[in-house]
Amino acid sequence: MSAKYKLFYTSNTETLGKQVASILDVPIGKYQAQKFSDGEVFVRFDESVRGQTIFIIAQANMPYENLFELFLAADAARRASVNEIICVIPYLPHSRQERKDKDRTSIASRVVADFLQDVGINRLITIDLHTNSIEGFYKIHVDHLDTSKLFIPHIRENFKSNLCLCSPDFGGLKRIKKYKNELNCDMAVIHKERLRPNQVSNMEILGDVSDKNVVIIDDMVDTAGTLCKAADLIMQSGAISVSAYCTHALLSGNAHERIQNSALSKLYVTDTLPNIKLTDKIEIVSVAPLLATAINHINENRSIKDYYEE
Ligand SMILES: Nc1ncnc2c1ncn2[C@@H]1O[C@H](COP(=O)(O)O)[C@@H](O)[C@H]1O
Ligand SMILES: O=P(O)(O)OC[C@H]1O[C@H](OP(=O)(O)OP(=O)(O)O)[C@H](O)[C@@H]1O
Ligand SMILES: [Mg+2]
Ligand SMILES: [Mg+2]
Repeated sequence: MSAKYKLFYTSNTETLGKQVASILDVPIGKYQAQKFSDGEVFVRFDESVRGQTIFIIAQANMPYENLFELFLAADAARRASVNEIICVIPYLPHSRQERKDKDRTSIASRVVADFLQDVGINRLITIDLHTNSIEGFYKIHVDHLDTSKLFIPHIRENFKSNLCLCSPDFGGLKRIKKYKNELNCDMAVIHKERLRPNQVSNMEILGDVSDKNVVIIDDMVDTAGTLCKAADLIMQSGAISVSAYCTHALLSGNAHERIQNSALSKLYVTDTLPNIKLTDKIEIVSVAPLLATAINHINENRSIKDYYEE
């Protein structure tokens, strides 16, 4: 079926945007974003979107100008009489503030959801949300893709014996149960404690990782505190090796240095975020095929679930 839509990407999404367009074999829509001297952003569609369905792929990670550019792009499209705006935001920012865990805080995930809907987006495609409850902040349809379709064959190929999957905290427990069912292997989970944001104070492994090739699965690696503390603890507990698959590579602060100095053999991340600095330990598994499939299925009015069952 030929494309009944136009594809655009925001200004910091060029690499991923071009890969998705190339897989789909569709042209990239003409669009520009510029910054005025004072730092404010200006966007314009340089071709008509009247009556069209448009997909906008946006790596809307920090700084905020990336997210704000997307708000402006959606607003511009709506004011140009677009029919439908489908935003592809592979890493949804502010996903870790999805509830008031303390008095007098905001629920930032909800604010992002409200803004996106207020500027007129009609549908959202995203990947590996920190928690599924974020879907409930949206009245519009959310296609929540998960990277198991990419990671599971990769794990099968690279870890053929003594495999034990490990979640580095309870938030990832459901995720590794799914992987365990598919890969038919052992699993462990770590009880993680944080006394303050961005710092892990204590970890305890629940399960036996001795004489295992342990693979940690997580939704994101930010400061890499969780990942590296878990990896070191796993090796101290008698594992043969420890590697990891983390979808969103935020890699802030001294994450690279931590990873390099940790017991981790390999870290596989995706390109949901741009400009990931690769090292001998870090490799990318691209989400471009996953996004292209989702766009294709939506264009053909087919269920995305079909893809996971293929
Ligand atoms: N972007 C963020 N970086 C670090 N920590 C964050 C961020 N956004 C929210 N948080 C805090 O993370 C915890 C999450 O609580 P869990 O029970 O571990 O899910 C919370 O204190 C947020 O303020
Ligand atoms: O690289 P880091 O800076 O350590 O951050 C990444 C970790 O933080 C988040 O978990 P969180 O602490 O929210 O726990 P949860 O998954 O149990 O909610 C996320 O799911 C990662 O596990
Ligand atoms: Mg959390
Ligand atoms: Mg976690």
